[in-house]
Amino acid sequence: MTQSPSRTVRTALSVNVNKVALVRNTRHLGIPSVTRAARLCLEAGAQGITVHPRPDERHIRAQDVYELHELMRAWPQAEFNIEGNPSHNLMEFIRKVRPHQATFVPDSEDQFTSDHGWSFPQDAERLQPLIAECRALGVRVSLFMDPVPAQMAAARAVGADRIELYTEPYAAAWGTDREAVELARYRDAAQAALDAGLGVNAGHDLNRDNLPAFVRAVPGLAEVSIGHALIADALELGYAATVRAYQQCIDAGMAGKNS
Ligand SMILES: CC(=O)[C@@H](O)[C@H](O)COP(=O)(O)O
Ligand SMILES: NCC(=O)COP(=O)(O)O
Repeated sequence: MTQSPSRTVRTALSVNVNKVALVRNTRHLGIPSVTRAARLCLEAGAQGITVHPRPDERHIRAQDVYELHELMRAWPQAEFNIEGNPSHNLMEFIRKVRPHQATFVPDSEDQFTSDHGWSFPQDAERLQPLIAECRALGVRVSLFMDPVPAQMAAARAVGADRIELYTEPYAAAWGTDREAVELARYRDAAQAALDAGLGVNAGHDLNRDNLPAFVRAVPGLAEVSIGHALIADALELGYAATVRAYQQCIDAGMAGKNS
């Protein structure tokens, strides 16, 4: 499913539940429940659920993917986004589950966390057939990318529907004298993606502090996927109040776009 990119979209919140699974995996008790977390977030208004089932199953396990897929049948208006490296275990999940979106991330199997995007032209040849397979299955493809405007046309050329801007460098600059420069970098990268016919997603280390300014600055932001900070907040506030708080951050950013 491809969505025509637009410069004025309402940014959707996709909750990444990796870290619920991380805590669950430290005992053989099945709590905290990943599916219960997802359901409570959807009931509170989250527009999607994201998982990153890494090959070592350090957090999200294959069974979580299938159980979340079943849960989300009751939420037809919400999207399921599965992230991973298509050269590792991601394509098995895409073929079996056919989520709304596959986010290709160039992580190695033992990587501590995601810390970079794809590079073109180096990655084009091996990504093209995998992107084509996803699209033939009706699955939208988003490529995890660094905020480099010159890379966006190549991302479109290999068949991607969207890119996901890797936002850790912005998060690290937030609140410092580098914040404005970083925001301009992401604004320009998003604009280049839109001009290339791509939709724009974003994620990694986004939180309640840095989210409003990012939503305000970045044109056409279709989706933010947020996990680590959101689940940390939920430990204090609960899932429902936390999702509402993040929606308020998005609303504040959207309001700022029009001022
Ligand atoms: C791709 C990305 O930035 C995150 O979605 C990723 O899922 C983080 O993985 P960990 O939760 O394993 O750090
Ligand atoms: N794609 C980003 C994501 O799903 C969550 O990243 P983070 O909020 O856990 O850093």
